[in-house]
Amino acid sequence: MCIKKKGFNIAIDGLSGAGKSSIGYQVAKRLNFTFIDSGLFYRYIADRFYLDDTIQLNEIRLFKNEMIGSPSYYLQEIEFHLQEKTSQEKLQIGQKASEISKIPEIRNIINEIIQTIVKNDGYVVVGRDATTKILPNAKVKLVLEADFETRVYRRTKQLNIEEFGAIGKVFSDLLKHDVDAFDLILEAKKVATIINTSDLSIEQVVARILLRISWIEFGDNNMLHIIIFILFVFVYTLRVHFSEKIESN
Ligand SMILES: Nc1ncnc2c1ncn2[C@@H]1O[C@H](COP(=O)(O)OP(=O)(O)OP(=O)(O)O)[C@@H](O)[C@H]1O
Ligand SMILES: Nc1ccn([C@@H]2O[C@H](COP(=O)(O)O)[C@@H](O)[C@H]2O)c(=O)n1
Repeated sequence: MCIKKKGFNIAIDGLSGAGKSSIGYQVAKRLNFTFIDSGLFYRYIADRFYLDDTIQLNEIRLFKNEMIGSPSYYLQEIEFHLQEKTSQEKLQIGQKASEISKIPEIRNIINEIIQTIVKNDGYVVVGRDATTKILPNAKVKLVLEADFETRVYRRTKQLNIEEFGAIGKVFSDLLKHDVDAFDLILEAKKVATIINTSDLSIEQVVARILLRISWIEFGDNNMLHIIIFILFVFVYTLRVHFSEKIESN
């Protein structure tokens, strides 16, 4: 399926572990769209510019200009930089990312960078504010949901965590992220379609999203035909109704 057209972007929000990255990536791949995970920007900036308990805001401002200058280089750099990390490091970076995400200027910088990259159509952007702040004009807006226990299970599996203490850490981290993201997700739910993924596999969620997109596309391309068809049915029903009345009189 290839649905590239002007102004067609997809924004996906959801709490930690709801499946934004895995599902967003698959949807992008299936549609031949470019995938952008806004969480990676927070993680990268936190790991590079939040050192010794100090957030280097000036360096982050300079980084914004650098990244806007060569987006494709940095998109790759961000991915490689974070791929190298161990599970333990990923948890720590996640905590630092969560800290820096509370600073409005950093949120604005990251949103600005992503908006500069997403100038055209054909992007899937995931985050906790993708539908409201990063891509408020996205045509398809979704919020992925999943029960808390399901998300803890998914995250422990994802990080290959088995010891009880480490599972407890995942549990408390997730709870903290949920509290931090509460308002953002509440806003997102006002503008987006909610999909609960607790009892669905990744493939099932992807299929549901693709079906929804096909339906939106169908509506766009065929709206005139649909209106003409409804009018036709309406006029036909009226005719049948009145001819029956005339006959009975
Ligand atoms: N529907 C699903 N069924 C089973 N496993 C899933 C499903 N969705 C996601 N997962 C798995 O759950 C884990 C977390 O998913 P993912 O990283 O996509 O979540 P996320 O919403 O992007 O989280 P974060 O915001 O913390 O990055 C991954 O290992 C992924 O493979
Ligand atoms: N749009 C976003 C994306 C991320 N954050 C914060 O960054 C942390 C790491 O993100 P992951 O999606 O990779 O887990 C996350 O815990 C958030 O605190 C954000 O605020 N907005």
